Amino acid sequence: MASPAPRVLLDAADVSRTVARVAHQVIEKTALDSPDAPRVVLIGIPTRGTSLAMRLGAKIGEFTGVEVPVGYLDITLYRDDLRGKPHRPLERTMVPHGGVDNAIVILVDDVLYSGRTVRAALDALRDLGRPSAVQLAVLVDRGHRELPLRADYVGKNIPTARDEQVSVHLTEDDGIDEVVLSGAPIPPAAEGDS
Ligand SMILES: O=P(O)(O)OC[C@H]1O[C@H](OP(=O)(O)OP(=O)(O)O)[C@H](O)[C@@H]1O
Ligand SMILES: O=c1cc[nH]c(=O)[nH]1
Repeated sequence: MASPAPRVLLDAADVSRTVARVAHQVIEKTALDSPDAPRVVLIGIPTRGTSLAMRLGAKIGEFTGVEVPVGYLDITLYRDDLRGKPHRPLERTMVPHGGVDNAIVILVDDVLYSGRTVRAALDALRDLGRPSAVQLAVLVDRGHRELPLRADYVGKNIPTARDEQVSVHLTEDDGIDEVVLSGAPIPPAAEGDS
């Protein structure tokens, strides 16, 4: 079945600018550069959320001089679709030194869609400790939430149809920085269509 050509919505420069903008928003919302700044911990959701969390941490460090701890969290066993996709490989979890207790934890992911990944991340995080608050940063919010969740920081809102696919590619994981929208397959014309 034919598909419309994928469209690049963000190129490498756009991705870089977007991460920098989110870093500024995190600094402002958490008052990270103030004298009584809270402890902020970035936790990436694999796969690409981990790379984004590291980039975000680096940018925040560049802008403020504050070193923000960065970790990542395997959510695989907390997913509610495990029965449908039993072959998901386990990822690794890395909790930064000092843990998450009493910190503002910012979960970082590439795409926010149904919200089920974030729900699983919230459950996984509960097993690690008790943050003072949990926030969510995503590079792309493509809509179509199935749970009452929203992101605190959104790099770009991309309105989509449900059957489209947003693919975030990052150099660390894919060798290139870009965000691509792929269309739903075009069904073949039925006999008699003109
Ligand atoms: O809001 P949701 O409907 O849960 O969709 C968003 C999630 O889907 C993708 O992850 P995927 O499960 O494809 O794994 P990956 O990150 O390893 O590609 C994406 O990276 C988000 O984590
Ligand atoms: O379009 C989508 C939907 C879920 N996860 C993605 O990464 N892209």
